[in-house]
Amino acid sequence: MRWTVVVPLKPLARAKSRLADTAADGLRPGLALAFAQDTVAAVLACAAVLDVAVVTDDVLAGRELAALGARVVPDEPGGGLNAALAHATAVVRSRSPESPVAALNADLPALRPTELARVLDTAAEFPRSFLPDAAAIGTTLLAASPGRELLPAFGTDSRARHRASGAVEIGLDAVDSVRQDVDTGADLRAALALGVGPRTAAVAAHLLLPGPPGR
Ligand SMILES: Nc1nc2c(ncn2[C@@H]2O[C@H](COP(=O)(O)OP(=O)(O)OP(=O)(O)O)[C@@H](O)[C@H]2O)c(=O)[nH]1
Ligand SMILES: C=C(OP(=O)(O)O)C(=O)O
Repeated sequence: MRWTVVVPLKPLARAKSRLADTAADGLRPGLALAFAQDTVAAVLACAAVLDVAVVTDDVLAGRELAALGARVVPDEPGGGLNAALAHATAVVRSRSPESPVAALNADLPALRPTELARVLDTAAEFPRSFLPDAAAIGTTLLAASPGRELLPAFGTDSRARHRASGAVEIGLDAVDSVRQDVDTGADLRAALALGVGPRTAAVAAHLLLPGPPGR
């Protein structure tokens, strides 16, 4: 089974606000774009993936991610993350009703295609499933097998809400790169330690990142 992966991306000028301490206003949009480019490039390189749909209203990001090979779906609802994901899933399914669909955050710059393949192969065993983020509070991936609705509930405490919605929690070991979303400076350091893609590495080289606490 090969998946359609839906990647949501909010307008770059508003993205990654929690990284304000780490990246100045002038650098943050470029950093958010680099995260999305490295994420989408890794998804497209994954053997378990058929195609990628990026749902965004950002013109520059849409152009750059289309150049990598993603399809761009306009964020027509304009009603936030879950509305964007439900809309993109409906667009994907209107063309291919039987496609398995997985939503994946755009802030996974350390993503490795082989680890994503293991997660998606596991997701194929369940009607709906999800992968908790590295902090074990949120969600980085939510998957729906053919014929199942995605029913996205991303946002605060989404791990608990996805579990309560009946989605099966994927408990695989050694899929850190699929779980390591980057919301804070500490997350960015953790992603750099795992090894990020080339676009994120280039932008991060311009940031003054403090070392781990206690050094
Ligand atoms: N298309 C779309 N994507 C969104 C929207 N809100 C958030 N996203 C994306 O959903 C994922 C998680 O988003 P958030 O954690 O809410 O936002 P963020 O920009 O990553 O970080 P913060 O600004 O620090 O909250 C990221 O890939 C975002 O770009 C939205 O309204 N529309
Ligand atoms: C939207 C989510 O991600 P983030 O950690 O980026 O807020 C989430 O975990 O549901």
